[in-house]
Amino acid sequence: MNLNRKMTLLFGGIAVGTLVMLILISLYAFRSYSIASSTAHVRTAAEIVRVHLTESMIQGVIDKREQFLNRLIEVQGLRTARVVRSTHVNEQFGAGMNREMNADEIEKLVLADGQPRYEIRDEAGDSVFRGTIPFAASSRGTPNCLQCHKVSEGTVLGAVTMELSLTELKEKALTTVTWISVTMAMFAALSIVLARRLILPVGSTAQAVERAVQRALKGDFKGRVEKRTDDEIGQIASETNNLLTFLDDGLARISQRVVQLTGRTLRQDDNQLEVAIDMVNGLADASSFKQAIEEDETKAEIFDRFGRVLTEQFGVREFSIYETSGPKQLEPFMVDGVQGSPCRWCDPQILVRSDMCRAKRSGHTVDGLTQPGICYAFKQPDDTGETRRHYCVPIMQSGAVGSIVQLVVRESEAARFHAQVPYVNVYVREMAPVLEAKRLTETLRESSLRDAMTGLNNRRFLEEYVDTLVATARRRKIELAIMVLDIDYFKMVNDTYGHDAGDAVLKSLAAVLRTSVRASDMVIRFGGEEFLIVLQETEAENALRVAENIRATVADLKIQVGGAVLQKTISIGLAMFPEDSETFWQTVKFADVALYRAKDDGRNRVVRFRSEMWEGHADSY
Ligand SMILES: Nc1nc2c(ncn2[C@@H]2O[C@H](COP(=O)(O)OP(=O)(O)OP(=O)(O)O)[C@@H](O)[C@H]2O)c(=O)[nH]1
Repeated sequence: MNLNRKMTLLFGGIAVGTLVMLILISLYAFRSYSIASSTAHVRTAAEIVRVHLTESMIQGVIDKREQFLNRLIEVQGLRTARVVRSTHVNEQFGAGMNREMNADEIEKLVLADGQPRYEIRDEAGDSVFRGTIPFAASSRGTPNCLQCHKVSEGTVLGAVTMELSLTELKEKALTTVTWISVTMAMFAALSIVLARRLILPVGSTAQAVERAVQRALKGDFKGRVEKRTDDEIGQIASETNNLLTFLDDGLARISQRVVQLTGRTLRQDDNQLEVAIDMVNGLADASSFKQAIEEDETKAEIFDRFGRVLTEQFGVREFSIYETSGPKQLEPFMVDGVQGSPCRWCDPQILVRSDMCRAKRSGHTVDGLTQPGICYAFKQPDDTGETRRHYCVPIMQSGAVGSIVQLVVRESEAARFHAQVPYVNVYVREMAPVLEAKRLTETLRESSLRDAMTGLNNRRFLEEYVDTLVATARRRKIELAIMVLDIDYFKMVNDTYGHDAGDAVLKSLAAVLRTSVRASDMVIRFGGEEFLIVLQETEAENALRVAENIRATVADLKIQVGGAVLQKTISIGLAMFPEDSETFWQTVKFADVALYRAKDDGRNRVVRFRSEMWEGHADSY
């Protein structure tokens, strides 16, 4: 029920209640007044009758008393009047007129106890007031009762009964009450009309504010409240409008910014506020994600975290992350959340002909959600049941496509997921520079651990890797063979053919070393023209054979330098870990000692470390 209705009902209720009370009080007052005035009237008339009867007795004209009563009726406006006699009077003066002898019930009571009786009764539509007043014998005044009556003081001699019609009085009372009621009703109606006029702006402003708030709750702050008055109600309307304008402008500015950031387009029927909150939340989540991945160490950790976001936040469990691994190659880095899984959602041909991948070829997003069939390379496996749709986003790195994120959803969920796509894009956008930074860091780190000229790992790499190497060897209880080798008379090459020729010799030697050992073995440029080889899981005897093989291969190697062909030999020192020493670096030292022995013994040879080489000579190393 609105305010206007409530006010009308309240005022109406008060008015009707007041009116009813007024009528009741008026009627009661009129009744009391009627009874009081009629009683006084009857008492006065009774006293006149008593005086007249007393005087008539004294003057001996008591027989004329009937005429007197008739005249009294005319003069006093009485309806009836009659006198009844008590037995005392009858006994002294004999029976009176018939009418005076037949007392009714009320008159008998009055004659018996000397108390007056009054009553009001309805008689054929007429309201009649009846009073029966006793005449008690009194010695007061002259003449008085006891002059004729032989009775004692106070004896009831008779009673007079008179009736008055109250109809006229009643009609006047009703007319008066009616006028009062009509006046009151008009006054009340006027009050209600005025109150409604006063309340109307309050009610309609409240309704307008409610409507505007309802629209605001749906994210629409364009509702306005009409200002109807200049008082506090008008003030409420103005302030509400100011607030709505402020919120509308604020929301528009926020929406504009977040729309720019998310790339999400707003629809007319969207709840603008909820969408804005949604977008801000999405951006905040993406920002937290970015902070987290910045602290991740490797690209694998980043993609792993992104995979969890896809699953937990966007409900996408089927997806691929591809990486470019060559000019025309792609490599599936993660498929459906598992790293290293084979390609599942695309034709495997894209792995060797990456241009088949539309996202890789174009460098643009490929929206298979709204355009199914846009990419011929997308295919779903036979075991997946419901048809799938895809959405592929290329991640640009150093101006080219570095990775591709492929999201796969069921056809029935494509529309729902399409609304989420802007947020996925925000994540991808946040991830791209971090991936780029990680790639650069990894490249830098890679280069700091690698010798640029020969492409072999350097001494720093060995220093970083040695703990893992030793721990693995101890755990697997395997032996490591350590060879330190050096080109014989290398200085002569530089001196005779120049530094470039020396470099060429070093590169050729590095290539021979790399191909002479297993992939799991380590070839390191240890410094200058000195190299170090770690053979894993190799006993001393086999290691010696490998070393001898390397020595012989190098000795046979013909290196083309400018117009000349060079042939160089190498010397190799071999020591075994942990056979020769419990510490890795000590074993390296022992291999170095053996190398020196090989040089001393005439070069172009392999020397296995023996403990006596160290004893007594430790100081010279
Ligand atoms: N061209 C070139 N020369 C290098 C490089 N690193 C070290 N050298 C040279 O390698 C030579 C090493 O000479 P030495 O250590 O005296 O020994 P050697 O001439 O090989 O004789 P022995 O080792 O005793 O057989 C020095 O002349 C260094 O300048 C490099 O990267 N390129």
